[in-house]
Amino acid sequence: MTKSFANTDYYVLENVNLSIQRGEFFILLGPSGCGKSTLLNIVSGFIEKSAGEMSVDEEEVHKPGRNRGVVFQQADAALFPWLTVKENVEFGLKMKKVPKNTREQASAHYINVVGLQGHEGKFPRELSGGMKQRVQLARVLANDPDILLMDEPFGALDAMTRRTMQTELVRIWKETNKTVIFVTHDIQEALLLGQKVGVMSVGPSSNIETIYDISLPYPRSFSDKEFSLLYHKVQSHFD
Ligand SMILES: Nc1ncnc2c1ncn2[C@@H]1O[C@H](COP(=O)(O)OP(=O)(O)OP(=O)(O)O)[C@@H](O)[C@H]1O
Repeated sequence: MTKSFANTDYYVLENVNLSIQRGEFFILLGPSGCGKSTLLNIVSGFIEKSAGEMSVDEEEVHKPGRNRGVVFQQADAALFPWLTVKENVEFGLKMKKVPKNTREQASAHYINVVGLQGHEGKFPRELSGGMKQRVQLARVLANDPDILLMDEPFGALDAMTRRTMQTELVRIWKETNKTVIFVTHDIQEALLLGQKVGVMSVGPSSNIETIYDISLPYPRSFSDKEFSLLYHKVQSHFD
């Protein structure tokens, strides 16, 4: 698959060849500007590729679909400020005309999954950055997509909250068996989370340079010797 934007004369992505299995936790890792978000947006259906093929469950993707849920970096832009936590989480279900009691069961469940019980009636302005990110995640999970597409979702959080959210995400992924495609430029985050880490080459004409299989058991630790060996191996791509 190849992508160039209409107003540019170069390829952002050129001959990306990638296959992600159902249930996999796949990381797209690369330096700023290499095209990670562009690739994720093509998978989500927000932007159209220029050439090649991109399919989900053997169906060519041309637009967003309910089998893909997107978690953005900035929760503030994704949440409705005039809706409470509960109403934000139920929003997609309401659009689908899911009956009220089913909606309420789903929101109660996913608010619990992301650890926000007791905060259902609060508005986004009354929440911390980490809590807002949890609401966004609960809302996406409530829609029950097969695939979670996450674009640096913890990039704007402080280090401690980020660490907690990473641990929670691994737990949720294991519990729900969803496929996760997670964009980051942070090697540590990639190695803490991913079963596979696809390293993207520096753009333009970026593609997937190498895919690492990370067989370390969860929860992973920075201090593990194998972790640090892998870290240096991956880092060498960007030296
Ligand atoms: N709508 C657009 N029109 C023209 N060029 C674009 C457009 N969107 C992205 N680009 C270009 O595509 C390249 C890749 O951008 P992209 O946002 O995908 O990178 P990224 O790896 O996600 O970066 P970051 O980590 O900084 O978010 C950049 O050179 C960017 O300028």
